Amino acid sequence: MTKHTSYIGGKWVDFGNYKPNLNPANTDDIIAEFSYGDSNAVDQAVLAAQKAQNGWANATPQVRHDLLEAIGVKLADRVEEYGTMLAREEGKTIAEAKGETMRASQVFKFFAGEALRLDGELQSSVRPNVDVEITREPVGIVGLITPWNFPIAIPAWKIAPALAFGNCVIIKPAGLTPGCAHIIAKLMDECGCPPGVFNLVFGGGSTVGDAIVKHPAIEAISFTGSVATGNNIAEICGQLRKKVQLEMGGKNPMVVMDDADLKLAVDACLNGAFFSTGQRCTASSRLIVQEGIHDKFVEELTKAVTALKVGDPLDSSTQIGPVIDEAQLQSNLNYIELAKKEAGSVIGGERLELSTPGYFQAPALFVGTTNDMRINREEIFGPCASIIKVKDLEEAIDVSNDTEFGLSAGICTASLKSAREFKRRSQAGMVMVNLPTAGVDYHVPFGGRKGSSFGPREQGRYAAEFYTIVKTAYVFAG
Ligand SMILES: NC(=O)C1=CN([C@@H]2O[C@H](COP(=O)(O)OP(=O)(O)OC[C@H]3O[C@@H](n4cnc5c(N)ncnc54)[C@H](OP(=O)(O)O)[C@@H]3O)[C@@H](O)[C@H]2O)C=CC1
Ligand SMILES: O=C(O)CCC(=O)C(=O)O
Repeated sequence: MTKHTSYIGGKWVDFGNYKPNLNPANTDDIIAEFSYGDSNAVDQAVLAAQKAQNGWANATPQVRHDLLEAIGVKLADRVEEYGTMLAREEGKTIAEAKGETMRASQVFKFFAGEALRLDGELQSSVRPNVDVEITREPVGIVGLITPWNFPIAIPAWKIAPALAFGNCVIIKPAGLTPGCAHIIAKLMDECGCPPGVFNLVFGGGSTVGDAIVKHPAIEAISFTGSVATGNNIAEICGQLRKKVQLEMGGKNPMVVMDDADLKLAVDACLNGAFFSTGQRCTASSRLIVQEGIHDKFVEELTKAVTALKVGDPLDSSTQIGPVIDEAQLQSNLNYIELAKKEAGSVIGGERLELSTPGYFQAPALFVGTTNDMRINREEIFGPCASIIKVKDLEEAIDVSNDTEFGLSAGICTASLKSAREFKRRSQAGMVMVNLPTAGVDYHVPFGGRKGSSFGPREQGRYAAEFYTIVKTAYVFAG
């Protein structure tokens, strides 16, 4: 059995206490065992990062660029191997897993460039012979806590900007998908990352995760995951006056107007709601459909949903892989039972027994729902979507915004006027016109409003907002 350990101060550190990582499509397939640390492991990582922080903050942009570029190149070169590992541990299809690995590569390469581009401002003072310089400095040691659903892309889009702007990193990946974080640690080692600049600690959320959040020497926390954990982290960081960035849930609306191209709308909803097994915070879980196109749309989407092939992610004909684990599958099935009571009409949604022991579920479509139902208020995080019928754009916008979340929102329409109105009034961080709510570019800001996100945006050049701290210097020339 392959065994993996934490990576601290440039060394592989064994804490014993091994936990297996299972393939959700075949639980007989144990991918590897991972040695779990505890709060002492976090202390060790902090000591290593403290030793490295000054050197890394003062490393030239070229040095930082070269490390991130080298990692980006290797991720792309090994997309086949790493994509296969990702599909095995997370369960998304091999095409999605290779796509995500390529995205991680692009993220590293993008932030390699950003390391060279970090700029400042020079302003005249209101006083004579004084200049004002505004510069950005590293925050210090940053703690990164990542989820299982994008196990290589999300670590990449937190690690790369952190390192690009001179911070040292301590990352704790999700217990369900530690293998991808291990890949990144291996690449850091291979590409000559100075000891202590990048530290990976395997361990539980309530032990290692909590210790990272509470450690006084860790200056900032970037978290992606559930609302409950995010809220708890926000509270602790507030008390400790720690910089915090949270990406949490979504209940993303996709509006389909009467004038939409029906095929485009069905494809966008199918992709947004069900691909990646619906396990995306940007998934379209509420399909808000205007009454004139409603029946035809339901008919066409039903055909498309029931034709989706659920199966082994490594089989290239599979469109929907397994759910991540038994707990998430049971939670989905509970929501499907609730949908039967609340909505009446449920298409699909049954547990599937395939040739391997895994967590397979038929995609589920809830028809005839209203926005006040629990299935339309709570994030399900599985291959499930509801249809809500509305009479016009005004009602569609009201229903879209009537949620505690605000991550992504989409509209399918041929009318520029409707698209413009929706884009302007949508209370979401990201708006898609004639595109799925999920599936974003790597070089532009990512994040939401209301209960979905907190703190500065991730990704693109906006990432500098979180991973740097502004200094204003006044210089008197005499
Ligand atoms: N917005 C998103 O992208 C995601 C949203 N979710 C939502 O969350 C639900 C549950 O998923 P789950 O994986 O349990 O989400 P969690 O929020 O529990 O996990 C996310 C990360 O936080 C860690 N963590 C857990 N507890 C703590 C803590 N007290 N302090 C610090 N870190 C902690 C986890 O570690 P560990 O894995 O070791 O527990 C993991 O690394 C899903 O059904 C979905 O609704 C889930 C994943 C991604
Ligand atoms: O939609 C995407 O491409 C990214 C989604 C995401 O980051 C998430 O679901 O956590």
